[in-house]
Amino acid sequence: MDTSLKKYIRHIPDFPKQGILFYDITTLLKNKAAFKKAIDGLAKIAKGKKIDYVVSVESRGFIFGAALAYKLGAGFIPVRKKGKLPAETISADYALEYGTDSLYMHKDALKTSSRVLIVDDLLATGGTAAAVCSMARQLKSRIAGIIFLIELCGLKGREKLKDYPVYSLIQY
Ligand SMILES: O=P(O)(O)OC[C@H]1O[C@H](OP(=O)(O)OP(=O)(O)O)[C@H](O)[C@@H]1O
Ligand SMILES: Nc1ncnc2[nH]cnc12
Repeated sequence: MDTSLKKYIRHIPDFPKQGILFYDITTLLKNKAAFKKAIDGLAKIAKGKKIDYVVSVESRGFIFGAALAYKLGAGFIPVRKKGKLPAETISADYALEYGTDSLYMHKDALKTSSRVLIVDDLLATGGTAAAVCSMARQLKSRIAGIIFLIELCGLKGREKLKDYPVYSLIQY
């Protein structure tokens, strides 16, 4: 765990709903040394995994996923919310810490047997990442790992993702 990055993450009580403690990464992103350290830390975890594609979820996931794909020399696949992807899609419904929604991926996004790394900013209940895994599996890719900047351990999201290697840089 990289405890030195914790001081850049701001905690906002009761956002977006009463009773949720929100872990705000904007305070980390605006600090050039902290942002670099975060991306370098994630890249170190991913090193040697022979990743063909990084798959990330709109919108905070894109920030880390795109930077990591660039560093790994991998392709980047966006997972988006309803009505955003222009070609034929597959979808998965999911619940997260503060709501429910659906996620979409292009049907031709991943090649069969390609090695995929799923990247997101934060693991809470694991609902979002589990939905991405189910789509990646539908497209017959191989999930080499799931990487998060932040893991909220008390919400046990890891248990929903127990079939895959799960990594996080910062734990609460
Ligand atoms: O583990 P879970 O309980 O599923 O929660 C984690 C997800 O929640 C947040 O996304 P959010 O849906 O708030 O969207 P955003 O990135 O657009 O802010 C976060 O970026 C993760 O994707
Ligand atoms: N507590 C939380 N803080 C920030 N993002 C989240 N996504 C799901 N739960 C969250």
